[in-house]
Amino acid sequence: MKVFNGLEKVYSIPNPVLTIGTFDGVHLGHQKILEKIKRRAEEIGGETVLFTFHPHPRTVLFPEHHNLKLIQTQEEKLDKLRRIGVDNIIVYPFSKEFSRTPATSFVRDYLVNKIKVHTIVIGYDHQFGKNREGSLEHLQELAPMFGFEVIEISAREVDDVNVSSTKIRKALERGDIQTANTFLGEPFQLTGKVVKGKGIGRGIGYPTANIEVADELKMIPANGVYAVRCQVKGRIVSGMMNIGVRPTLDDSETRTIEVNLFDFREDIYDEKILVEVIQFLRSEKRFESIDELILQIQHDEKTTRNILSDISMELHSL
Ligand SMILES: Cc1cc2nc3c(=O)[nH]c(=O)nc-3n(C[C@H](O)[C@H](O)[C@H](O)COP(=O)(O)O)c2cc1C
Ligand SMILES: Nc1ncnc2c1ncn2[C@@H]1O[C@H](COP(=O)(O)OP(=O)(O)O)[C@@H](O)[C@H]1O
Repeated sequence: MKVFNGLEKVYSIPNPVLTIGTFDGVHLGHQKILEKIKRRAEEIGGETVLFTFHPHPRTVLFPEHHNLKLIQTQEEKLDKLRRIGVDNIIVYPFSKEFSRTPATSFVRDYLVNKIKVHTIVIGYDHQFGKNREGSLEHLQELAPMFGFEVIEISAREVDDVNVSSTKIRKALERGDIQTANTFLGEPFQLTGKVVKGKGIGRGIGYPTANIEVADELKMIPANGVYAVRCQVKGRIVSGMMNIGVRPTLDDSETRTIEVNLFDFREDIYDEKILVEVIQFLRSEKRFESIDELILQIQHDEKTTRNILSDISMELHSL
């Protein structure tokens, strides 16, 4: 997969079959569009192209109150697109100035003159360009003039999958990992760096790698305990994750993400860790004593081991 930042280095993509969008989550609906561009590219001996924007348009247009949380960081998105097998990704730097580009100029200057697009695949209700004046109908009008094809993704096709990034975000907010994972077509992921915590974990027999997620836009699921699978130091390790404020230990409001890895005993401070969230176990609780917390964590471990041994490993992306 080739990733282009901007358009300067884009040249001679053979018969580009292109779609446009943010594609947060690269969920089943997005995957359907990607399959469609893949099929068309195969038919005409062309290559697939996803034209996407970074930073997310809403953070640029409404920097103060975008209120946006994203299912994926840019890196996670590119990884998933690579796994799915898109040929070319154009990551266009979104700016206020760019947002004022009229739809017709965008199509003529970017898609036609620069990319030499062969086919544009677009949802029946997709809008783009200044004042969102670009639409399916608009593209269909421009097509004969500029010599490209337009393929519509119908309302029925969209309704059939009945998936949206908003639905996935809402599911994650209530800890409904099952729904999120079903819509994503694979487990929700978190990536970060292992940082120092308070050093209490080791003392209670459950060391926990504290994960610092650098991207402040990344959506973190609801507080609670989850069965997870992690990739760390090139290995895949099962474990359990706690997200929350650890009310048994202190009264701070700081939210932490920590993972206890099973059958693992290594120093992994500063290592990069990827977490696949498999299942929600329970909400975070305040216990009367550390001993009660330990009993509960022992129980969580049993439950998690059972869950993970039942799950077919091929289903996952790692
Ligand atoms: C599987 C698991 C479940 C946890 N559940 C809770 C909980 O319900 N309530 C709580 O206060 N802390 C909970 N914790 C957090 C522990 O208090 C925390 O892991 C421990 O204090 C280690 O902190 P440290 O990494 O800063 O040393 C849980 C931790 C794990 C690994
Ligand atoms: N099984 C394990 N799961 C998680 N971390 C482990 C494990 N074994 C060793 N470690 C190491 O121990 C650290 C966590 O120990 P802990 O006592 O909880 O300290 P801290 O509060 O600094 O996170 C991890 O960051 C990692 O480097």
